[in-house]
Amino acid sequence: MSTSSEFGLGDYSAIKTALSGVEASPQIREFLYYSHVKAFIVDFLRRGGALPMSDPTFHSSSIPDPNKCALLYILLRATEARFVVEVGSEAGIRTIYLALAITQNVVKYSAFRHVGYSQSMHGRVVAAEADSSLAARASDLWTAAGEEVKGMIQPKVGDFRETLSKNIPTLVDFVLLDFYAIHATCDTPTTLVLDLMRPHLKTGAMVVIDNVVGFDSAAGFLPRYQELLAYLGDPASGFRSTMNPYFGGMLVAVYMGQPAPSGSSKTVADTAEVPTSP
Ligand SMILES: C[S@@+](CC[C@H](N)C(=O)[O-])C[C@H]1O[C@@H](n2cnc3c(N)ncnc32)[C@H](O)[C@@H]1O
Repeated sequence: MSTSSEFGLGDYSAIKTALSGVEASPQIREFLYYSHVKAFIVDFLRRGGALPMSDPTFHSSSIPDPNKCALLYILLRATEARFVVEVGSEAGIRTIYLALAITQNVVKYSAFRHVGYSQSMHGRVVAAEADSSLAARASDLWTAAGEEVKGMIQPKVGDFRETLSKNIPTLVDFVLLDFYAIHATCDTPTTLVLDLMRPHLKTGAMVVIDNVVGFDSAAGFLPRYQELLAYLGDPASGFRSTMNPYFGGMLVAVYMGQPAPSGSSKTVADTAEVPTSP
């Protein structure tokens, strides 16, 4: 179990330990290391009041935990996932881990590249983010990480209710949800995302929800995603799920392929625009 306090100012050895589980070039490894260090320093300064929470220069409301990032990477590699949807990509650091895993998984399917298949036909990370300024910053980060990462990411800027209603992969291997903003109230009904994703989930697909609980200075730890958690926790939904005791909590659910209870999910309306996965 890791907590954000493990990553206090000055001690970043835990980042290196987490990164040791990730296959990456020395350049990307160093890039990820310094991205985490920068995020932790900014978080430290903000919590101490040296930087305003609202300063747009440092507009990152959450600090991705390197151990969670490494776990996601390993899960994607283990399941040979190639089509991933991330909702709430924010600063985009964690998206890099997803893209790395997908790129490495896609190498196994690369035999057709020379006949004109684009990399994104073989796999991609659909990265949904509502805030356009955050999405622009994440895009810059992915560019800096290099084409191996950037080429595998399909950004979707805007409310996921709109952006994920069409043009997503026919079959999705993995969904990562983290769309609760820490410093703002999230008013999006959390089950809606599953209504959109469920028709695309292949049997064995994983749905991971990060930061399942949030901390409110007045009220302490608060559960989030209540409706969605209740749904995923009900075996009749076709999912099996387990909670992981990372800081903030991380729920991992696997779609077993059973039919949903009637009325629990809608179908995607505009299927004509959904491209076919290879
Ligand atoms: C807690 S942050 C995500 C942190 C990020 N995954 C990371 O590891 O750095 C939540 C993000 O979800 C986004 N978000 C909230 N509601 C959304 C919606 N309806 N559609 C798309 N993005 C949304 C917010 O703009 C915010 O950037």
